[in-house]
Amino acid sequence: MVFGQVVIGPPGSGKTTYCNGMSQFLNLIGRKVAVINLDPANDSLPYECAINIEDLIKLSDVMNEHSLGPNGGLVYCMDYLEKNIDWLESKLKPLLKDHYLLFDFPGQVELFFLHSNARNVMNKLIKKLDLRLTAVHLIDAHLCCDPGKYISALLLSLSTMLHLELPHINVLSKIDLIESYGKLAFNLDFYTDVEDLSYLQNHLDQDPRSAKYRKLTKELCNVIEDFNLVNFSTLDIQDKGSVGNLVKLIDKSNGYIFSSIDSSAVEFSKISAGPLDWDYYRYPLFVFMLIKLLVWYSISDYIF
Ligand SMILES: Nc1nc2c(ncn2[C@@H]2O[C@H](COP(=O)(O)OP(=O)(O)OP(=O)(O)O)[C@@H](O)[C@H]2O)c(=O)[nH]1
Repeated sequence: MVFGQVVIGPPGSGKTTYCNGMSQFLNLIGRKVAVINLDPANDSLPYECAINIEDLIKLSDVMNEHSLGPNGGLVYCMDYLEKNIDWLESKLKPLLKDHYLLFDFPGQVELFFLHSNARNVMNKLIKKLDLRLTAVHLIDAHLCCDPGKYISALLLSLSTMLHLELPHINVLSKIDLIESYGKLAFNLDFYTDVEDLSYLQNHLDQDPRSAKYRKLTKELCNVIEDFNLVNFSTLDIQDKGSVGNLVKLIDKSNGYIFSSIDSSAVEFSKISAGPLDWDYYRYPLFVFMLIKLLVWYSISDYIF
């Protein structure tokens, strides 16, 4: 069984930075990671990618040949990828033995709640190659600063979850920057837990510009609450603790945590009901501290 993540989210939400940071973290805890770039508009990649869609199709070529803009071009590229899924399959096969997979997707959100190409690509790979994938949906945390934008983010997250039908984790990315956008109207928990949106409506009602849309906003909030599916984790990609917590959640959602245990029902239930908090990065951290100590002792011989 092969495990991995499908990394999606609006433009600039931090997908490429996430793939880079996440692959480094996973390497640190002993996993062999392959990053697969499926964004044909990703010019400069900060990570070393195992497979690059640019080897199959280039966005600039598509735009020139078919007189398409960047959005139409990307839909074309996804369509082309679906038709040439054998190419991706053959590139993935050598990695399946021992790699954890990170798929870096384009930021055009309509690919994930409207068009079916990207979903079909993932579904075909899941079925043919027996993959266990979790969708990690990044949403820039600054959207919490504006009630209207936050409701849009909730709707986007909900429609993406319903469209992709994968184990799914929504993440408020760049959480380290949230205070720089001003004071939030409510505690951060309010935005992550998505429990009672009526407070948000009251807050919106104070804005004369949104009075016209009061009824629409209320109905949209009702839809989100009725489904009761959306909540958020938070992430600061530069903070190991934050990345570690997210890894635990993802491992629980796609079943990675079960992969190394014997198939005893008792063991399965113990882990699935247990807390998320288990020793992921303590071991590498311990080795790191030990190395630091040894280096310090060898240097101190010279100094003193
Ligand atoms: N402070 C902070 N900045 C971040 C974080 N994650 C990403 N960024 C920054 O956000 C910007 C956009 O990140 P990208 O990784 O290019 O975003 P993307 O979603 O891949 O963008 P597109 O490829 O355009 O869809 C970059 O300047 C990153 O350095 C984070 O956790 N904290």
